[in-house]
Amino acid sequence: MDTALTFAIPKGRILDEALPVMARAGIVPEDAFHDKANRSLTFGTTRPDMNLIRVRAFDVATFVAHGAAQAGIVGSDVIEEFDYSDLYAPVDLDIGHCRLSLASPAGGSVPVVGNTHARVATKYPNLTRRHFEKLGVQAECVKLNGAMEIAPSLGLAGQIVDLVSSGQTLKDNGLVETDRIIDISARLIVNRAALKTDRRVAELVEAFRGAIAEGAA
Ligand SMILES: Nc1ncnc2c1ncn2[C@@H]1O[C@H](COP(=O)(O)OP(=O)(O)OP(=O)(O)O)[C@@H](O)[C@H]1O
Ligand SMILES: O=P(O)(O)OC[C@H]1O[C@H](OP(=O)(O)OP(=O)(O)O)[C@H](O)[C@@H]1O
Repeated sequence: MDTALTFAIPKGRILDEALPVMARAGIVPEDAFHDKANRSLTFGTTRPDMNLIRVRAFDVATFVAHGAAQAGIVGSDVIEEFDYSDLYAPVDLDIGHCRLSLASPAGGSVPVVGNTHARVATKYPNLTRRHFEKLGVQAECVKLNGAMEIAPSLGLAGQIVDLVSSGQTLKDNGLVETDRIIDISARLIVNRAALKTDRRVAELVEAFRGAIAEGAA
């Protein structure tokens, strides 16, 4: 029998939306996966040849890019931030919709066009620098892993780049969206080498394509 495939999924908010899509693609976690008291990070599935690992969103891309997992689900924000050449994202799962935006304090002075430098708090330094480069501005990024929204009021940075969905978090923290950088949704990702060498990975891609078509029908 072939060695087991490892499928990586993020612990965070995409998970609830991802499980029905995965089920339509034939991946159903074992019962222990839903037991909150279970501290295991690896779970079996109803497929004897597939295990799930539940890791942080950014780490899903790292596991798959290095071939430690052959496939997974992650937001396109993470894919674009890392830009790993070994990752292929063949299926848009039409879940986890949000956007990456620039925001600054409401009522504050709008960053002046012609400025050559900006200090920005973000979890996405690469996407932030790329965005500002297009505007001819050098971005100095302060890397945070969450709660970016409090950085401007504490003087850590003048602006933030963060995920926005309803806009409520920005509003509740006195910020306004000043630019929309990218639209985001969750994707199926696969390791390119595994796709070439293991037919089960190609079959998985087709199963997810079918699951999306079925969900849209
Ligand atoms: N407000 C949102 N609405 C919709 N999708 C979102 C939203 N925030 C994040 N996402 C998507 O969910 C993914 C995981 O986000 P989530 O906030 O669960 O991770 P996190 O808990 O911040 O990350 P980590 O796992 O590193 O702690 C993001 O990469 C993005 O694609
Ligand atoms: O526009 P909204 O609907 O308010 O959503 C935006 C918020 O959602 C995400 O955070 P999350 O709730 O995942 O918490 P986190 O700070 O732990 O990432 C994101 O980082 C924003 O803070």
